[in-house]
Amino acid sequence: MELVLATHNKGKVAELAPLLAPLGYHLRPQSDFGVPEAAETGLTFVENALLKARHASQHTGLPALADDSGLCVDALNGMPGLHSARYAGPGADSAANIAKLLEALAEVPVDQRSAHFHCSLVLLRFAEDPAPLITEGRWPGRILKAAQGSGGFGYDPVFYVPQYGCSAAELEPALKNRISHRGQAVRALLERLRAEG
Ligand SMILES: O=P(O)(O)OP(=O)(O)OP(=O)(O)OC[C@H]1O[C@@H](n2cnc3c(O)ncnc32)[C@H](O)[C@@H]1O
Ligand SMILES: [Mg+2]
Repeated sequence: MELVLATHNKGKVAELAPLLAPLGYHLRPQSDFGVPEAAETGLTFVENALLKARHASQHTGLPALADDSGLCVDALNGMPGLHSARYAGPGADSAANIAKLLEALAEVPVDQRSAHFHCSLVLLRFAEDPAPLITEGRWPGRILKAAQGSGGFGYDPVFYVPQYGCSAAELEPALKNRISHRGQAVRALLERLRAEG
């Protein structure tokens, strides 16, 4: 059975693949089917995840899983949040987004740099599934003053993980998956699927 990963983000695909392995699906990134990027016009993570999953599923006629996620910084009233991927402008890369974030927090002291990653996951078990499975994950930490490490993707180099004393980009991929917002959301999804039999 095939499952389309409704994302164009290779970092997400790399993290989702081992997390979803227990499902036994043949995972196919949406690029395999030439699915264009969906318009993320929702006002919440869950709305955007639904839009992306539905878009990929309609395109392929297959089950689809979407992840909408972002970094919410308390000192910035939750920004970049929903706009994390394009914080520094349309098509911005991670380096530009990180530079803008560090600039916005330049005067903010260490004890006021708390933040969390949020992930909403949506699984359409078949095309046109009217009852999608929806789960969430939340990963607290704080924003460093400068980037550290080269693993992961997105804002990982500036996301400090207190219990390990390093940035998310310095965690082994398997360890990031054990504790991250995405790992939490996928495990919740697996539990729901198990419970439903
Ligand atoms: O929409 P898709 O195609 O899935 O890919 P995207 O990168 O645009 O994904 P989102 O719209 O969900 O935006 C989420 C952004 O939040 C950031 N982000 C999410 N999860 C992250 C993680 O685990 N580590 C670092 N940054 C993350 C990263 O900048 C993402 O681009
Ligand atoms: Mg996106």
